[in-house]
Amino acid sequence: MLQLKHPKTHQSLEVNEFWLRDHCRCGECLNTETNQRRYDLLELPADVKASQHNWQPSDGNDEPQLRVLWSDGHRSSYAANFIFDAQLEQLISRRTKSTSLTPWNRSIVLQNERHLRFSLPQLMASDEQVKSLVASLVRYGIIFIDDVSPTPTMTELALRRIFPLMKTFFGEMWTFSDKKDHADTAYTQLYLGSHTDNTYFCDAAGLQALHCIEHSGDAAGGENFFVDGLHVVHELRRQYPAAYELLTRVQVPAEYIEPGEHHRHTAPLIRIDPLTGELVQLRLNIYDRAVFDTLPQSEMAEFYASLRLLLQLVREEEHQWQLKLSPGCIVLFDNWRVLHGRHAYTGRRTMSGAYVQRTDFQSKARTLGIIE
Ligand SMILES: C[N+](C)(C)CCCC[C@H](N)C(=O)O
Ligand SMILES: O=C(O)CCC(=O)C(=O)O
Repeated sequence: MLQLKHPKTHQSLEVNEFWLRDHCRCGECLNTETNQRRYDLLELPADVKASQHNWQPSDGNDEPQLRVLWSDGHRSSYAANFIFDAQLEQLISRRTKSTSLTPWNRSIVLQNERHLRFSLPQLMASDEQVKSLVASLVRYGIIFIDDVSPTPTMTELALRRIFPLMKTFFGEMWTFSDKKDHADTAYTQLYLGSHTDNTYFCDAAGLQALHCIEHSGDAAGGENFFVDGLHVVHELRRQYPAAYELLTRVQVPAEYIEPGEHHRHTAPLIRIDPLTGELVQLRLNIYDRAVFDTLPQSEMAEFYASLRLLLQLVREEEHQWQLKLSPGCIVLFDNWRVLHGRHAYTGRRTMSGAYVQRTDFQSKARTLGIIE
């Protein structure tokens, strides 16, 4: 280990010498055009040591540089803040601060509704509006784009203004009604309780967009409702810590089966960031669950009791934000956080929408400086 003291802040730090060598920023070790390391890690001597090291005032900016002569003769130079910022404590601090999320129940989200509404003409004209939309999507997990002509084409144009679309066997853009194009309740007029989509994919869509482009004939029902899974998971952790812990651990299989498709994925319903303890993904769809065979029968009672507590919290009246999507308005929500559902309906109801990959959502937010 190498004992270091930041020459300006006087903060002390012990670093593993192999780690430090593995983070050499010189042109021989790092391809600065591709941000890729150039060397084979096994080529670094496992017992590499810093033969000499000292702090140098850096030419140009006022950030001091750590100069190291390694035992194999290699020379490295590191900006002080690069070393001190690339530590676990700083990562946890940045992660818990940077993505300041606003968990919501109905009254909180209604108080903030002005931050959730965007207009397509303004989005098309202003990159700042796009940045505000992405920032609200990160903070609240749901936004609306108004003034969109109720067609699949304009829905696609609106969405592609912000994100690339995720192609699945449902399509890249999809349009659905009560025509049974796929073996799923969404393609009926039936009620759908609060859920997240794609629990049967190893990588569930990060975002989901829905645009009700038509609801006519003897139209009734079909209202949507949304629940903030982040708030619900916080409530579960606060009120029922044992149930919360169980649901972050127990593996729950989900599957989707139709001719030519058989998707299955098994994971906990609640996925937590191991570094911050914060929610990464709520994976909750009671309909798409496969045969549940990942626990011994002796543990089933505790699992179902925990799942029921979670579902009861989801169903709490104050957590439900119910609204009728009208033609012209796209709802876009975080499918790893916000649960959505639909009341049964009559009449001709056509929905258009798309998924966005989680990594594309995060990449956009990161390039806009919204998340780390
Ligand atoms: C959105 N769209 C109608 C295309 C597909 C719906 C898939 C529904 C599936 N039960 C799930 O929850 O993933
Ligand atoms: O029809 C709707 O409004 C929503 C359908 C749904 O929940 C889904 O496709 O996942």
